[in-house]
Amino acid sequence: MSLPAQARVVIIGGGVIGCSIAYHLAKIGWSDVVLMERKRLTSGTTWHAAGLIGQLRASANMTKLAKYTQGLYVQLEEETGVATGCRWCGSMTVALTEDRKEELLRQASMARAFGVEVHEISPAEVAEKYPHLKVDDITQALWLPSDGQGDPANITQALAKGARQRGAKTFEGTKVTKIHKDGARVTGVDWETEAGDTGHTACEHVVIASGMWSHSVGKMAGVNIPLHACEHFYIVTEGIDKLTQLPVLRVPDECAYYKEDAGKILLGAFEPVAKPWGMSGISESFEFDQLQEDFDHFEPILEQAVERLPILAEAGIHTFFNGPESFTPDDAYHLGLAPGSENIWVAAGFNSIGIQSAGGAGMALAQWMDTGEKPFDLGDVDISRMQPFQGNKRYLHDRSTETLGLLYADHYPYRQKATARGIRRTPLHEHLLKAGAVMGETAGWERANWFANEGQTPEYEYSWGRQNWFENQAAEHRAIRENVGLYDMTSFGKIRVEGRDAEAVMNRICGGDMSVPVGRIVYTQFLNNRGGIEADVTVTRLTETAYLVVTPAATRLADETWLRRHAGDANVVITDVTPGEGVIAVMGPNARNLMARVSPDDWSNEAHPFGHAREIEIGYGLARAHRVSYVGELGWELYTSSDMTAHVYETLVEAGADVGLKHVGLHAMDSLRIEKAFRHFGHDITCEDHVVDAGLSFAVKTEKPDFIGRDAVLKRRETGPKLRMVQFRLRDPRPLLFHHEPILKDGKFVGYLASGNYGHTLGGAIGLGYVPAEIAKETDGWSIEVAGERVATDASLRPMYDPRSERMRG
Ligand SMILES: NCCCC(=O)O
Repeated sequence: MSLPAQARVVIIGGGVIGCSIAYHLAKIGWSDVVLMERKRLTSGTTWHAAGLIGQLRASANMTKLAKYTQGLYVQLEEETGVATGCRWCGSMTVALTEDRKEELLRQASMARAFGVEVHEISPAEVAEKYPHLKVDDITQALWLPSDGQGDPANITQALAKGARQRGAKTFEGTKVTKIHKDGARVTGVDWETEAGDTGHTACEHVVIASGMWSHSVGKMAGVNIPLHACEHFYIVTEGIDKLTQLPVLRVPDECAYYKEDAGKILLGAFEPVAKPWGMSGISESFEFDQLQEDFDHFEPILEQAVERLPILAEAGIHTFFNGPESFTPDDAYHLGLAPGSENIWVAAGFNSIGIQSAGGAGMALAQWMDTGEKPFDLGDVDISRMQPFQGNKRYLHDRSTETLGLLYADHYPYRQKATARGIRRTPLHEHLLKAGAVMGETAGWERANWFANEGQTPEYEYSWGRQNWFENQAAEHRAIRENVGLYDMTSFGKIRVEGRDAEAVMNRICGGDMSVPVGRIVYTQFLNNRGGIEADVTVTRLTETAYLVVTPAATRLADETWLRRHAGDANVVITDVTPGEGVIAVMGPNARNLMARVSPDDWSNEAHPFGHAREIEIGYGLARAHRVSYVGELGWELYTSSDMTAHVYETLVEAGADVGLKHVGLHAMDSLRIEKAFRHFGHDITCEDHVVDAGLSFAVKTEKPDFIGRDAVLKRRETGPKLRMVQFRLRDPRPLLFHHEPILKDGKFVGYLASGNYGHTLGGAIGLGYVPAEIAKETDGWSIEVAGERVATDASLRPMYDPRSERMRG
């Protein structure tokens, strides 16, 4: 078969991911699907994967996608006739600490909410399912009967065959040597075969599914794919006579997983400090290769494993394996349309869970490519969450020492990464540290999450209960509710859209009315054609021809990309001005009083009403004051050029000393916003959530003739919402909510929480979640499952705190 001169799509990489994408594209009817693999299918990392097929993942989306994978593999052998080696032996995860017990119980609750069968089991039941295992120190165990294991190479071959049966073509020994582009579009690829033939295939799309080579393949196309290979170790024992067929076992507290296959045990590790590999490039000849063994590195895991499963000591080690796998800066894989490109797609960085993710990832990407829209929320894995700096190799090296181990570390809420920090700092960084700031990181930004009191160690102590900053958060929360607080929001994404067509472009992209007077601030969403929310922003009209779009830090690149894609050929210039402006929020009933002390301007409601921005004087400098609020109180966000941010801060702090101005962190901000039921993009509102269901219909102006999503909004307004977002408050003030906890009505699962935090004014944990519209108005019979316990809860469609928004508008 000769390589075609033309294809609809060229997939670069013949591992399990590339083959799954080919399979799914072919399945939905794409013709001219061509996959090019530089060596043999599976020869990069797929061939040496352990082949575990587990559905319990750290997030909702990844759990849903892993569940799809499991369903696909159940029927793949029958469909293709290729023996996949899949065995539905179930899996167990055991906890050895009280903290891990809580994590497992919470995960079980979440998984159940998504329809994954999961059972909490006792140590005695573990021993029954896994003879010879030491169980006396197990605090909790989960059993997932529909999990399993398979043969990674055969699963890949089955997917490839399934793709070929539907017309896709796979070419081995074919290396892509160049990616041709015309502006933001790929036009084709050059390739070279092992036989020395060279050629060009013109194509409409390229998918980079090149495993650990993706970073460098991305560079060929000017696409940033932040990932790095790390050494991943496992051993395989000789056959052990006493063994019966066993389920997959995970003992995350000992960094270990176990897979029984043909009477042998494969023991793999996710050790706390990993060994990055391939920093200076991966050899051209790499194919079915393995790396130098490092017994000293693996020994601590093995020692614990031998105590856990003493029969290991009786077995010889047949294979000591070390092979590279790629890891991303946040342990979630990369999927989707590369920012800055119209037809380069990415599926890479599978963090050692490629086999169990491949089905779902392939299905999701194929649907996205087919329709041009994400089929459902993929925020956790969307490549557009990655910042340009995250392609830096030193950053990737240092971060990947940590991320491999985090797979099995305790996934505490609010856990911060320890490596490669301090990259993006605001002009207030040192000032805030002096004030006791404990920093967290988002998109590389160091942001104050809470402030330690004098004498208190400014460090997180993680747990599943009230962490050491709970009372600090409470005090910061109260300062904003009762007096005045200050927080640094410099990390906001700030994007200027300016030019002759700016108004028309903004009206087309935003649900809100952008034909507003200069100085107006509009809270709005970017909608997709289904009415789903792609971005949640405030837009300020700065001049007749210039708008400032303010976005969450985490979504700046995604939002800018959306703006660029939909601006088309219009006469506008779009500029990221994020680093140029600092933002200080001054919020609370005493904010007006404080502002009057530092600025000669008139701070009355009449002079500066809610939803307006104006230039002001402050201290010796200038700022633009935006009258908005994400915390439900009177206040202003002060935008200053970065050179003046520190001065504005010092002026506020000095003047605030005698009115009790308090530094406030983002944990308190989140607690304040959830009491007011303000939606948080990425949790409460995503591309999957219809703006009408989200309760944000008020922000959409369908009187405008034409904008993206208009028809979907009109239709949903006519039919009424399918789901509605409800605010919940646990009646018992002790348990905590994070997100993903199942919502029950009269004892039946009806949804799950999209976000959660503690409401220090409302006096209990608060959650927001979607439930079917027909029951949303009911006030009785609600409960939330927290770590297996059902907790009675109040429910309200209107914000429980200040439902008429009198405080922030007053
Ligand atoms: N590649 C190893 C997967 C480990 C796990 O599924 O827990």
